[in-house]
Amino acid sequence: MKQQLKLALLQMDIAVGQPDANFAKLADMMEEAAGGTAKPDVIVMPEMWNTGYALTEITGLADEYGERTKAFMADFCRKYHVSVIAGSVAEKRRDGVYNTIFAFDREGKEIGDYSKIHLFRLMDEEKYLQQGGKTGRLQVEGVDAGMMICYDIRFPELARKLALDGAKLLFVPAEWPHPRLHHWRTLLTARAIENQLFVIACNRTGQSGETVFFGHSMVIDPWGEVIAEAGEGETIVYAEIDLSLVDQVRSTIPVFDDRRPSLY
Ligand SMILES: NC(=O)CCC(=O)C(=O)O
Repeated sequence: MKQQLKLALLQMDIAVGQPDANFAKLADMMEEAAGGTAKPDVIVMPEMWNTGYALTEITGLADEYGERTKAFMADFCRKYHVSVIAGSVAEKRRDGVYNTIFAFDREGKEIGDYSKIHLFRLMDEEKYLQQGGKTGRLQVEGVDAGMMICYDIRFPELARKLALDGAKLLFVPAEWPHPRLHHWRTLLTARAIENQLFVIACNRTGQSGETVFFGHSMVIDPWGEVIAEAGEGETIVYAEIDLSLVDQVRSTIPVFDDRRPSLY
């Protein structure tokens, strides 16, 4: 298992309902991240980056079984020798459209997927999207990790389940807008502190209709310290994390040994 991981979070603006434009933009940002001097081990993307919340036309726009996303990411990972937490994307299956993360290793092999299990009514997700049916576990660069998507961070029991299953990293692609910046920062920090793991959260930026997305992609360590945080504009956030901090924090305050699940 690696002890140090270099991360790049692509805080992109998303052209709503324009997958071709979004693939082109994402490809540029990925090349900038992977081809530059930072040499990230893992690249992370925001939620629904292929379509944005074009929900009324989502069936026609969504990526059929994620095939386009998968082919693009597998090629890219092989070419640049980098792992990728690819979004999520709108993914079309036989029974409807899912909000799905696909993850790939340096050889371009798919190493995990997760479809959002809590749909966000305030943005009408439940009217147009299907709920996922399993939690998101994977190993990235040999490190146990979990995946959640945006609204999922309001459900502490999901993060706790992933931590109990071994996660030391929690990836959170998002499209989280104003006026809830305080919720975003507080909930992400709480998930990191209570589960004593790294939270790596990539939010979109830009505006869609009246909705303004504030970016503020963040990397938070298991002690709750913010290692990196973007502003509101389109940018790439780079961070390096030291995984030994997980065991260090867990042995300093042994929350997992002190739990009393028989009482609650
Ligand atoms: N895309 C989302 O799930 C948004 C969640 C959100 O904004 C929230 O406040 O929760």
